[in-house]
Amino acid sequence: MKFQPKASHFIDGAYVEDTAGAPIDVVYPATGEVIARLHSATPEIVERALLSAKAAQKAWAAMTGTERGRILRRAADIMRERNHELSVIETHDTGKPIQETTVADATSGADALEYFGGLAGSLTGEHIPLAGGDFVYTVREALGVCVGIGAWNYPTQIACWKGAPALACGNTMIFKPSETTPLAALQVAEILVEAGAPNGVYNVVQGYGEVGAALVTDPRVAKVSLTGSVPTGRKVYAAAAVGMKHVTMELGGKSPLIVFDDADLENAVSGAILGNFYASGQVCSNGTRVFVQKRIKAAFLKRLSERLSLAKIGDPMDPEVSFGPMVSARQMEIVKGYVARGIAEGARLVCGGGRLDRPGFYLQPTVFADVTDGMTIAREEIFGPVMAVLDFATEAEVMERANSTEFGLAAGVFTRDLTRAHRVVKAFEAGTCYINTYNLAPVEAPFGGSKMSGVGRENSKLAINHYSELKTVYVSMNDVQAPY
Ligand SMILES: NC(=O)c1ccc[n+]([C@@H]2O[C@H](COP(=O)([O-])OP(=O)(O)OC[C@H]3O[C@@H](n4cnc5c(N)ncnc54)[C@H](O)[C@@H]3O)[C@@H](O)[C@H]2O)c1
Ligand SMILES: C[N+](C)(C)CCCC=O
Repeated sequence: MKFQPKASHFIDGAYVEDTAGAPIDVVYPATGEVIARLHSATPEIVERALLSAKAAQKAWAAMTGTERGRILRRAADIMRERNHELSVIETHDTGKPIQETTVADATSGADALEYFGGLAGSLTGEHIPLAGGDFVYTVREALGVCVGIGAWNYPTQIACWKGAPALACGNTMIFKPSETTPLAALQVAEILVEAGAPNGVYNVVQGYGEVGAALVTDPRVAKVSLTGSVPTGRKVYAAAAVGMKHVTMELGGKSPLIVFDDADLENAVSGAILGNFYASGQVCSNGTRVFVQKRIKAAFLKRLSERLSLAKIGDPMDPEVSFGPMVSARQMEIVKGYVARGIAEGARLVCGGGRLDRPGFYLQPTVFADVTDGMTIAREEIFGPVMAVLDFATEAEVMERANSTEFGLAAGVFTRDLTRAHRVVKAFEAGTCYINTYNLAPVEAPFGGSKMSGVGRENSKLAINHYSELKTVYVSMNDVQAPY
């Protein structure tokens, strides 16, 4: 098979196989063809990964941050050199167009490795002076073995966004990719070893939910970082709480994107396209509830339809193609179900709505207008190329409606009135906000959600706090005063 890796798992610096594990077929979403067959980790494989990660951790943490950082930065360089090869794998794993994967996946992973590699040498505690010459100093320490669990929409990026800060702080990692897209993380593990990471520092085990659950509940694991849906997040967070483990939860969303009538229309349409149709709409932070002020609604919908007609849908390996298939037949069926609900509940289908008559899991970019807040397509995360356009009249009204959701991942506003933009952003109940753009996630900026969309942040200096803890050391410079 065309993309068959050497083996399913990567443990202790080498590929490892155990065909006793349940099969995982990797399907190329553009054709439905099986391109690799892997196996879910057996309990023996999980145990090997845990033993290896545990054994490697102390020595890895004992290296200087500068030494660890050098390895991460070398890995970043290798990823950039191999960007094309890695992008081809990402496209076959996910179905995302090569035009997208070339600029958004291995490159984003390399950014994380480079950024956290750069920070690794400067991780410190602090000195706190106290009365009488006493003082406290704090020591920043690694947590131990960290588990990363990935979703299927950004397999390379997620493997690096979790691995890079974990390793920079002196932790080791066991990463379990989504069973839908298991290929990319193996490349990340190989590259880290090539860059000089000692065996056992970054391991990959494949598997379904139960493999993730076995890792989360193991007492040797100090931290769990999940990217996935809210229902999975609830389970993983609860299981981690039993062992009082650290967690990062990057979960789903139903984010609002508000377009005021003074907005630059062309930019607002571009933002709405980026926030709904990139990766065929399979992006956690997508602004899928697009609130458009009534006066410009007709113009917005007209221009949006014109622009969507320019999308080039087709073979994701064609560099001209800008819109590819959904990741799986299952996800396509889920999204088709939402389209049918939208129609049944009275939303107006402006464009799209159908499956393309070709092999693979292709749905048209779909826009609904006249959507109201109670409709299913305005309340639930669809995770596909379906935009819901809702009308609004006033700022006060739209803010109330925008925040009226259990989710709080992202939110955006388009307006030329910057005073209003900052007022709106202050009122948003969301972790990641945008003014006059959408869905950018540079490594220097914290990324993550509020409310049901998550706990903690990825990227930026803040991620260091989520992968390390401080030891407090009180130093007395005086005699000890005891009462008797
Ligand atoms: N906030 C973010 O950064 C972000 C990024 C990408 C995707 N997502 C979200 O991910 C979802 C789509 O991805 P998905 O369908 O792969 O999500 P999912 O929740 O079905 O699965 C996510 C991962 O969790 C594993 N898993 C399932 N049950 C588990 C359990 N009991 N214990 C441990 N692990 C378990 C799966 O095998 C998979 O690797 C969407 O809701 C999307 O919004 C969020
Ligand atoms: C970089 N993006 C496009 C904001 C995606 C982050 C991960 C969400 O699915």
